[in-house]
Amino acid sequence: MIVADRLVKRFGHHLAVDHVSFSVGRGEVLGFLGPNGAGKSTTMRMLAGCLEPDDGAASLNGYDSSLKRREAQRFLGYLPEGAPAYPAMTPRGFVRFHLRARGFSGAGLKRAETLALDRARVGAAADKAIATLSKGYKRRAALAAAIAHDPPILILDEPTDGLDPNQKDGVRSLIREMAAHKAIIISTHLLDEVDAICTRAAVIADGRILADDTPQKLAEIGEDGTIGSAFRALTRAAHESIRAKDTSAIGRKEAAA
Ligand SMILES: Nc1ncnc2c1ncn2[C@@H]1O[C@H](COP(=O)(O)OP(=O)(O)OP(=O)(O)O)[C@@H](O)[C@H]1O
Repeated sequence: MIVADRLVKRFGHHLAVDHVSFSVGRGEVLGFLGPNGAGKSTTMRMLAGCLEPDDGAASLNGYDSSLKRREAQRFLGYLPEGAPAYPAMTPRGFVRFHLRARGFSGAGLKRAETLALDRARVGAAADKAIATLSKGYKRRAALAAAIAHDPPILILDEPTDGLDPNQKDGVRSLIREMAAHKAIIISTHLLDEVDAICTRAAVIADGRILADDTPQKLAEIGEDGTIGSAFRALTRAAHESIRAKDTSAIGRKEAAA
């Protein structure tokens, strides 16, 4: 349902995403892991049709995310990094706005709105201006909007960022509940989240996928059989190889001078 096919994105001279490929099917939850600046959000933005790739292609349910953006986005719920873009709206108004934009009206809209606010545990904050809410409640408002139309594909950029431990558990349970019928990607820095909800994990560093496997298989790479040690081993090796390349390039320049 979600396909990244040799995606490339450059910002100036910086290669942020370097030929990234993977696919996610219905019933799968892919955990996207990587150090800060690894290219996770950039990859997710290309998949969601919010950023044009420089090369390669992204598609959702068979529709190219750039060339057939509107069709592709019909199947998508996307939680971008940060907070909802309309601080003067209430979470309820924000969810309603998303549902109207997707063609919902009347009793169907009301039902979907109530369910989304409930599932994202927005509670009493539903009718307060988003600008006045804490980071965690802003995140919940954005999550409610992303899931409101019950899309078959979810791309969630750090869905538990800013949430307290109880709320983190709540969002993880929600993702597990939804997982059976959807294809889901979540990015996270919380490695216990991978064990808790992901059926697969992909590690990315410096724009390149270093591993893509089940959490169990991935953990075997680590010294002590945990995802944490596997993550550290993979990303350390990637940084060392890049540093070695940089050093040899400097050496070549010095020799030529
Ligand atoms: N609009 C932009 N203009 C210039 N550089 C950008 C832009 N967006 C991202 N980058 C750069 O691309 C690289 C990848 O960024 P990205 O946000 O995808 O990383 P990330 O893995 O999501 O990081 P984090 O875990 O910190 O959120 C970084 O070096 C970042 O500075």
